[in-house]
Amino acid sequence: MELHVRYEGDDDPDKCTARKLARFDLAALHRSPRSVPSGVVLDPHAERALSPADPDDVLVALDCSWETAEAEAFKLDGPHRALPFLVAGNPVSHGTPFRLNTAEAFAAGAYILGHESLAAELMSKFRWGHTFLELNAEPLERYAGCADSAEVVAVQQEYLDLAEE
Ligand SMILES: C[S@@+](CC[C@H](N)C(=O)[O-])C[C@H]1O[C@@H](n2cnc3c(N)ncnc32)[C@H](O)[C@@H]1O
Repeated sequence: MELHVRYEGDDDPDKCTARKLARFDLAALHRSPRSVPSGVVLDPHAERALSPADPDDVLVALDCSWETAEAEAFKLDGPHRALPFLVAGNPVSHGTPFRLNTAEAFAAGAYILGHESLAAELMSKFRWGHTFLELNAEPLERYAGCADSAEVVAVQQEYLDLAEE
C-alpha cells in the first residue's frame, strides 16, 4: 500500500505527522496537487465511509491545518472516503472523535483495508501511537470485518449511540 500526502504546509512543521512519516520513507509528500496520484482520498467531508470494499493500493491524505480543511480543499482525484467514528489518541486532540491527524488517519485507513501491520508500523513512530491503537482497538477490528460501507456505517452508529448516552 502506498501512502501519499498533499502537503499544504500551513501547520506547525515541527509537529506535522506527515513530515515525520516522510522522514521514515513511509509516505510521500506532494507540494503540488498535480503530482498526487489517484487513490482513495481520506476526506472527512466525504459522503461514503471507508470500508474493506475499497481499493487498498493507494491512500491519500491532505495535510493542512483544521482551519483550512474545508470541503473545497480536498480537490484530489480518486474516490473520497470518510473514516468512521474513531477517536484521536494524539495529545493535541486526545479523545476527540473524527478529528484525527494525518498519521492516525493513515493508520486507521490501513487497518480497515486489512493492513494491520502497516498501521502498527505507522503508529510506532509516535510516542502516543499506541494510545490511538488501544483507544480504537475494538472499532477498528469491527470496521475491518465489515463487507462494505453500509455495514461500517451501521457499526459506527452503535458507537455514536453509546457516545450520546
Ligand atoms: C486536517 S489534517 C491535520 C494534520 C496535522 N497537521 C498533522 O500533523 O497530522 C488531517 C488529515 O487526515 C485525514 N483525516 C483526519 N480525520 C479524518 C476523518 N475523520 N475522515 C477522513 N479523513 C480524515 C484527512 O486527510 C485530513 O485532512
